[in-house]
Amino acid sequence: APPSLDSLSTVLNQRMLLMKEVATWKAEHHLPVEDLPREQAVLKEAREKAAAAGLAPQSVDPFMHALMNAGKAIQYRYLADWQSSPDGAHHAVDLAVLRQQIIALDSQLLQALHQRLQAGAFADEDIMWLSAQLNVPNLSAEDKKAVLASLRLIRLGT
Ligand SMILES: O=C(O)C(=O)C[C@]1(C(=O)O)C=C[C@@H](O)C=C1
Repeated sequence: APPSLDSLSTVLNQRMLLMKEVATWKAEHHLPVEDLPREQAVLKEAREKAAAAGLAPQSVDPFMHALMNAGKAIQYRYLADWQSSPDGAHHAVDLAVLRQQIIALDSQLLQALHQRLQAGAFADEDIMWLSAQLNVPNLSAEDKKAVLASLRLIRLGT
């Protein structure tokens, strides 16, 4: 796969892997998984980073929503698993630190997307290749599909 597609898959997996850490913090602090004000902030930041990277800012909205929906679903599945068998005394990473990491990964994602789109639109093989690379625990096939479908809506800026 071309380098931009490689980094796209790596960074997507890293973002989704962080959801286990986010869920650990939330379980320890009795916080709900969904945080809508935070989602607005992530989206706003993503539009700004998209514009700076040379993408059409609003065109990343469905992708960011799909990523956050996948992120919530992954967290809910961990919490459900830990109800029946607790994960042990694993110390939670501070949510503020995790959120900085998420924002940094989003920036990398948008840059890799810009690089990839400069070479042309996603082909079916690219999507199939990415689908095989995305392999984090608790990511459902449906959520993976939604993330991949939303990639095709992202456009270069003018
Ligand atoms: O920051 C959080 O609290 C997260 O759970 C991560 C995240 C995201 O994917 O960026 C996912 C769900 C929340 O509703 C908000 C943001």
